[in-house]
Amino acid sequence: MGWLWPPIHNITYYLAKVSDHILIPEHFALHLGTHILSKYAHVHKAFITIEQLRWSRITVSDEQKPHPHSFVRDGDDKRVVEVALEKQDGVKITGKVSAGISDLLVLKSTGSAFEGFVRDEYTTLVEVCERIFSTSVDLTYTFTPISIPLPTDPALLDFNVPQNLVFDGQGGLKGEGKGGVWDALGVAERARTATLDVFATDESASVQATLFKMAQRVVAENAGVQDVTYKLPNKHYIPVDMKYIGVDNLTPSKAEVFVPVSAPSGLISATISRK
Ligand SMILES: O=c1[nH]c(=O)c2[nH]c(=O)[nH]c2[nH]1
Repeated sequence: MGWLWPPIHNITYYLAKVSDHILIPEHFALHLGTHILSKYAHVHKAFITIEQLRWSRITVSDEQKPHPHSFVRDGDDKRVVEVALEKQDGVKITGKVSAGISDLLVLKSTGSAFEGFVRDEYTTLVEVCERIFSTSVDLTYTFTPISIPLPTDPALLDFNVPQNLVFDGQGGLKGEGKGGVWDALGVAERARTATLDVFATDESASVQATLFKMAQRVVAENAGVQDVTYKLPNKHYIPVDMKYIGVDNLTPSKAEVFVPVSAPSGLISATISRK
């Protein structure tokens, strides 16, 4: 005899219909988990993952404004949200929220080097003062945990964000609460912008050095973020050696034809935490 479990998908659809928080994945996940933990006495923990794909309004060329009902997938990167909720003494719930980006593919054609690394008898990598830098960004940031009261309404559907928040008119917050979990959209926007700004403008001494600058900026701009993890796989593009036919394609300033390399390459990863 199998275990009879309430249909989680139907609960999720219902909450998607009635929740005021559906447009903010972090808050929707907290609402859904709070409902499940308060409804089922025998359930103590809930883990929810949400992936949000890009759907941007199409700007029709003659109109120059976003179309009301037509959308385009303008990028393969996803917004990923993970929420873990735990019931505490049957009176409140602790919520741990992390969020970020996966599959954000970027490339810069110069402004990247990798020199001065430790060499030994196994080292074959050549030092370069100039190279292509490409990676698929995977970013996760973790918010300070929050405490959520159990709903008291008969349907156990109450879920309220704190009262004292001041919104900035674009889905983000200003003042107290800015950069925290209640400002999830503002944080997501700033984290993506910081990642792309630093990637584009840094004179990169190494993937590690650029990663550190990105993470420092996400921590500095978002007071409620405790730590930031980037995973940056190196996607190498190697200039083709054309010396055999008398063509210089290896001198950095002459390199124009590159091959993408599918051979194993480094996965550079680090977590940067607030002190
Ligand atoms: O910026 C880099 N960091 C590394 O750790 C590494 N390893 C490697 O082979 N190429 C690179 N590039």
